[in-house]
Amino acid sequence: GLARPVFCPSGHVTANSACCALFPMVDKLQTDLFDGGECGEEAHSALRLAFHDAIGFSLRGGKGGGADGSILIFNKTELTFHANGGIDDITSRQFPVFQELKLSAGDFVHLAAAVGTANCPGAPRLQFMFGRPAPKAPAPDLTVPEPTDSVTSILSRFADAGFSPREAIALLSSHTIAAADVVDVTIPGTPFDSTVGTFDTQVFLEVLLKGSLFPGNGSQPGEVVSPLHGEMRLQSDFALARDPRTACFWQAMVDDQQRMTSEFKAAMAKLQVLGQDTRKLVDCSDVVPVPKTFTKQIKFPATFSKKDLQLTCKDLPFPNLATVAGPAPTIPPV
Ligand code: HEM
Ligand SMILES: [Ca+2]
Repeated sequence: GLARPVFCPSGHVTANSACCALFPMVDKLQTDLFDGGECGEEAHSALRLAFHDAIGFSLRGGKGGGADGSILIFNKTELTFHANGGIDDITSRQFPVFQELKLSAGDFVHLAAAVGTANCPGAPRLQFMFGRPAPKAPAPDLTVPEPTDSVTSILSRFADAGFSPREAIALLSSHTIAAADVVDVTIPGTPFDSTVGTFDTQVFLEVLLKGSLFPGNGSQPGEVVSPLHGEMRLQSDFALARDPRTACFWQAMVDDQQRMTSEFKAAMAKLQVLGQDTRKLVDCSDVVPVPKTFTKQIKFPATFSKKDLQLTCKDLPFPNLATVAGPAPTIPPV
């Protein structure tokens, strides 16, 4: 039958008494890792870390244990992989907090990602499954897609881990709260959209704009021209937004916060238990803070409009969006 709610000593309510221990840990993550609950660099990086950890997995086996925290425990190995450039910042920030909490590495990495993401207004409240065993071994190299990879290679890597092209685009909603430190090392903290602190659909719009400039030291591997000063555009995002296999999934997100958050939530729920026996995990999603909602209508950045779009999806009309007033913005680093 239906489980009755459990009242924890901390005063919180949850569906399962095993989850009670997590509420104080969530508080500790917020204080010690996320500057008291911010959607800042640590929150963004915690989400990226969860991806790089979990995608070390193949349906056919032999590519790592998936969402097991191996990236934290076997960081000496996994951080040498090219695709994990810049990840050392967040693993060294997380490690001391991890050592204080009595959680497995996998539970730690994936709880931190859920809590960090919840700090971003507009984000869905991600699922959290509790009880991952300790990781057994590092993931091998070449499981994490790179911005220099072709669409074919990216989609086949996602398919190998169990994700459809539509789910791959849903996961890329994460780039709405993302910035690059190492794509161009002369401009660390360069955001992928103009609202890096908000889990909105802005990134899906801005990646469809015609690019014209490099924000830093010219062209870097994996980087293509961006529409805005101070904004970074990945070659992979550019290509996925225009490729016939994914362009309509990409465009459908532009003006649909509800679609983006529900598809992202579903794909993340899959990602965060890759390689795990879910029958042995307890659903502790009710320890994840409830994110602030985002209800504003997104807009073209100032000076941009429909005429600046590069659209390849023939099946969908493009929504009518207003343009922010004023001169073209320069996006500040985070
Ligand atoms: C085609 C697949 C993907 C590619 C090629 C890719 C590539 C990148 C690159 C190059 C960066 C910047 C790293 C740096 O210079 O510091 C980045 C940042 C980021 N990525 Fe991805 N990514 C992909 C998919 C994902 C997915 C599926 C997620 C999460 C579910 C994710 C979450 C993030 C986040 C949150 C950041 C920002 C980290 C921060 O601001 O500290 N990415 N990604
Ligand atoms: Ca955003």
